[in-house]
Amino acid sequence: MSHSPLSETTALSVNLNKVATLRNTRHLGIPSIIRAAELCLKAGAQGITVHPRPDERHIRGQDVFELGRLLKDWPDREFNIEGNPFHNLMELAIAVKEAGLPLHQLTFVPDSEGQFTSDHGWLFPADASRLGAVVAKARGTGARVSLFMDPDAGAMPAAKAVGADRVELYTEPFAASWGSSEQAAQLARYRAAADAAHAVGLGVNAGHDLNRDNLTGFLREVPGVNEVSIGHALIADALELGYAAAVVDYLRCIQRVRQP
Ligand SMILES: CC(=O)[C@@H](O)[C@H](O)COP(=O)(O)O
Ligand SMILES: NCC(=O)COP(=O)(O)O
Repeated sequence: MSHSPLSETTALSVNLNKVATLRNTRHLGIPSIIRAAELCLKAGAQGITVHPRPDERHIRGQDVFELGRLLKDWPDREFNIEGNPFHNLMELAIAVKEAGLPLHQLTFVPDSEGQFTSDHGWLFPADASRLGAVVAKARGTGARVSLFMDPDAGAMPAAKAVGADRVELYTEPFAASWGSSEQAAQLARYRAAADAAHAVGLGVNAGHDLNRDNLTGFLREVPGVNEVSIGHALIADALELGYAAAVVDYLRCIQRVRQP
């Protein structure tokens, strides 16, 4: 299936971490990450995102390779791997490329090992010198490099200077403000950050706690977002939207007992 170029529309990359969280509570392989990815791609998602954390609490190294093999059959979709380049990310990225698998984007996230979830972006100038070398190494894999960033307009030139192609604006503070008196002020911060990123030639992604309530409002107020990566809320919605069909099917299985 073809999709509009990123310059024309915001791409949706589905983050499958939470499918793996559920899968990892048994040794049965369900729900399947690959099946979830296929269903998302068939439904029109323009990409798949995973964040293989060092503790493998959800996405495991093997999932990354299996997803890469799947995405080979979907050449117009994107594979985005998130993580800390000073932990496990670069090793995985290089192995994926060496295996001849697609890898379109590496999103660098400054999480500590074992962190509950991502909760801040890179800090400039503090992180600048160590990021420069690893951004260059990552671009050597052919992948685009995106830096997870707080919505700080003043930091965008420094993100560009270390060689990033894009920034991913960390949207949890916006999401937390949604519907409150802080919403307009938060949106103004994100708009200013996106404008500053564009002004220095960076592409703009966004993610964290985006959902069906806040997504349209965000994209209306923050123009030119190339991609949103959405996991937690989308997977939760997928469960709820699917409950009725699942129950009906299980009832059918029970009723089949009475059929010859
Ligand atoms: C980088 C980012 O924004 C995160 O949303 C992250 O991918 C979520 O990770 P968890 O699914 O482990 O909370
Ligand atoms: N980069 C953000 C992401 O992939 C998903 O974040 P969330 O929707 O799980 O909060």
